[in-house]
Amino acid sequence: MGSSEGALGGPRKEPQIGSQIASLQACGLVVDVPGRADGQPLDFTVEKGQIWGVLGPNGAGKTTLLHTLAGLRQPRKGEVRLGSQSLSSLKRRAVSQQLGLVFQERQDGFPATVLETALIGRHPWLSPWQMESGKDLALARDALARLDMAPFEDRLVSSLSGGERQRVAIATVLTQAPHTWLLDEPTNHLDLRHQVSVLKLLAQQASEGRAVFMCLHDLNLAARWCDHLLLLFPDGEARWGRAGEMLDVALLERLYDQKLTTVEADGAPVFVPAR
Ligand SMILES: Nc1ncnc2c1ncn2[C@@H]1O[C@H](COP(=O)(O)OP(=O)(O)OP(=O)(O)O)[C@@H](O)[C@H]1O
Repeated sequence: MGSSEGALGGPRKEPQIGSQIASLQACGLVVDVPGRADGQPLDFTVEKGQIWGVLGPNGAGKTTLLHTLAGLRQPRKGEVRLGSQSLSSLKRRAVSQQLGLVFQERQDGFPATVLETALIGRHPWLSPWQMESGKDLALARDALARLDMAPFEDRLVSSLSGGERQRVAIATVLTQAPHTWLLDEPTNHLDLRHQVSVLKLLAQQASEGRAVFMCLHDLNLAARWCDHLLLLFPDGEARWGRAGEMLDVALLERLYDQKLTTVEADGAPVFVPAR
């Protein structure tokens, strides 16, 4: 995508893949999980084209980490960087052109339709008070169609089911077109077909040069779709690396404090909790 004319006439910055990608990095990062000792500092880079999964039991700090990477929480130690710059030195607008966040829980602050909500994704790319253009509308409608939400565009978000709301949240970030997607349980509330179609969409985003970093509770979806995994233990221990190295049964059993049985399907391991 190149630059184009904004609705108010000025040149408009558009999302670009490639030269402007700034990789998200955790540098000696200790997330501030209340009441927990520092644990192990995190040092990793989410490179373009990669799909990262964050695994760990309830309360391990997955959401806290995601919010810290998005700049919504201060780290206890270390820093988050976007390329060569510290996240804390960047303006919020610049950050939101690079990072898109799909929250686990969201409140509908004021009544908005599905289309109005998806259009919020364009805000990082518009000047203050600049109206959305026909191109912005087209991007939002295209994103809604890719999440099977086109027929709902005039519905109030508050009237949607949990899975429909989740698809609108993902369509909003698709409209935003960030370089790096941060997602907290993106398959929450989704039926099986939509789980797979959302993961396919994320895989496509990565194959186009973006990056994906998501918390998942479903170990098997992570095993199937992620090329890198970060394992967060409740005491602050962490392991990260290529998925093949992290999908070690003994390690995963220790992570979840749960015995597992492994079978193979379609060339990928499937982990079943032992009774
Ligand atoms: N504002 C807060 N005050 C006190 N404790 C908090 C606060 N926010 C988070 N915590 C605690 O920090 C820990 C990590 O929370 P977090 O939501 O990051 O976990 P999680 O790994 O995402 O869990 P889940 O799998 O249940 O979503 C939890 O024990 C949580 O209770």
